[in-house]
Amino acid sequence: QAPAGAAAADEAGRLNAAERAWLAAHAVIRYGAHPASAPYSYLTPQGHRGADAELMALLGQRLDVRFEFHPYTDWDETLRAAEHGDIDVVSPMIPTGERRAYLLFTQPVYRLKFGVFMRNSKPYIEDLDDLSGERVGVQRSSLLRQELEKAQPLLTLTQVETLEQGLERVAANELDALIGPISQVSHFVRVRNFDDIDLRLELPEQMSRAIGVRKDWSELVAILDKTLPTVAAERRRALERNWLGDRPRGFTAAQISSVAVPSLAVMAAALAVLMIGVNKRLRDSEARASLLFRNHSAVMLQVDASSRRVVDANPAAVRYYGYPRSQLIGMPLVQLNTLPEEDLARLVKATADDQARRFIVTHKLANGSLRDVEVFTSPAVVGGRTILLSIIHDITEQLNAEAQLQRMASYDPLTELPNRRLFMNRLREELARRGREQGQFALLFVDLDGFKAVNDRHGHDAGDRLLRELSGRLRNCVRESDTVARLGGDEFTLLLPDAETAADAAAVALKVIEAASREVVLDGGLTAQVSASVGIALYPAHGREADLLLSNADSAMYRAKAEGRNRYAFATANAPGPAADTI
Ligand SMILES: Nc1nc2c(ncn2[C@@H]2O[C@H](COP(=O)(O)OP(=O)(O)OP(=O)(O)O)[C@@H](O)[C@H]2O)c(=O)[nH]1
Repeated sequence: QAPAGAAAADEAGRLNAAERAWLAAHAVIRYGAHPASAPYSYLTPQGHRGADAELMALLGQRLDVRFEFHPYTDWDETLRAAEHGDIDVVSPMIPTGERRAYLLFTQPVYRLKFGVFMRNSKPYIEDLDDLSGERVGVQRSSLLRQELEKAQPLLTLTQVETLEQGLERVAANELDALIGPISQVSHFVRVRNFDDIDLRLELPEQMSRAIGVRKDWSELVAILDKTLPTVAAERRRALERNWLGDRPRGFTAAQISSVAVPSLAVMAAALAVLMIGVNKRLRDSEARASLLFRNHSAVMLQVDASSRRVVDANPAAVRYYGYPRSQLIGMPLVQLNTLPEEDLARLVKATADDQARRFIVTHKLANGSLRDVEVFTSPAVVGGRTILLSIIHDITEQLNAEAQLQRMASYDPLTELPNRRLFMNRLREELARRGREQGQFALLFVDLDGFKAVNDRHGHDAGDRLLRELSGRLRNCVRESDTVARLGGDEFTLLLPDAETAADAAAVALKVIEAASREVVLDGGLTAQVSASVGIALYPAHGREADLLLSNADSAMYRAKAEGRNRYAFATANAPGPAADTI
């Protein structure tokens, strides 16, 4: 069912004749994107992926133009390409003053939130001032760091290279806190099993992300601003799809590290030694280089940059690709690399110009199987020809495992329902959408009554079984487009974007209460029975922000408990602004 605002948004999205003419004259628009910013934007061997990629595709469909992706493995490179006019558009990013010097920006597309992460044993904090004198980590290359340095002079900041490293140092008690983007830090908390580290404080600062457009294309900015609201709902679904994909299948962090790249440093060293050999053309260096090339267990190829053919392959490469050496030598690169010919030409050229040294592509083996590989490469001029020396490292398993982990980070393993993080993401997405569209929606907070007694009487496994059974029942109480999540323990939350009135929400709450109170059959024919207390918060009457809505629904649930359980209660209207009269 289309939300009520959609038709109006479509109407507003209609373009005028001049705008349609402009689009007709610009049927292909080149764009770049962040190569490593899941879930929004990331590079895979198949191209640009993530919610931003789907957003660009959706916009392309709506506008009947093709947004043609130009990959750069490095974010700074992408920005430089935009600055130099090699691309016309950059998918959503934070519109800083510096970037505004060479790009125009659309209206905000997403908002990023930031938070403070600490070990559980640390005392309660109310705001950032409570962290003065503590050791606080923040990512070196982030805009957040620059902001904090300006706005929070009392904080003693320690720079960390990556969020993951920051968490390791928090876990090792080398830092007291880490400040970073909530979505990304939470991801690493889960993936690395930092059970002891939690989000302690959400910062009021948000940074919005908007699409960047070359300076002389203000027409396109106006067109995108008209069109963005019309794709808001699809964009939200795209975000969910990308973030989540299939259900988790179970993988531990330990398994991941064992398949991670064995040693990047070893590869780089091998490459360096080889290049010394090739470049200096010293006799014994050459001999050494040749020896290394023949005997190293890493897969290595030499490729002629102008003909794009393999000129040499080491024994490891012969084994890996499965072609006889005689066939591999002289083989056009396009037979191994699955990139379209023109993309491959572009990549080879960038490599020959020493602009690309490491990239991820898909290679095809003799037996037809497709493998994701990370390629380290370096050019050398030998006898007047540019030869690319490449070390090929198969990362197929690693990528698969990472994708699985990313999915696991969003679901509760016991019930397979979305977890708190995914629920909050969906709630924030819904709120972002509501920022532009009218209408109300409901959030239900469900807590079981008498669940502890089931555990006590029948054991923890029986309790688990009951939780799984009730999860299925809760899903059956709502529509496909609604979200049912397990926050933890016996607490569940429901996001009902289509519940537009208090009566809609109450009807679902009654269904939930009825479903929860039906008997559950346990193993061995035993039965157990619980009930549910439900708190209801309505947007915007009971809050316009995710945390406020959730805590208001939570408080309402407690009132339902206090009033006798097995019932629902509405939050009391306390949202700021003129919202209360809209119920
Ligand atoms: N079987 C099982 N039990 C859990 C799980 N997570 C939390 N619990 C237990 O769930 C219980 C939740 O406690 P309460 O919310 O106080 O239980 P209750 O009996 O429903 O109490 P009221 O909410 O006051 O009605 C605790 O005993 C937890 O140990 C789980 O994954 N599986």
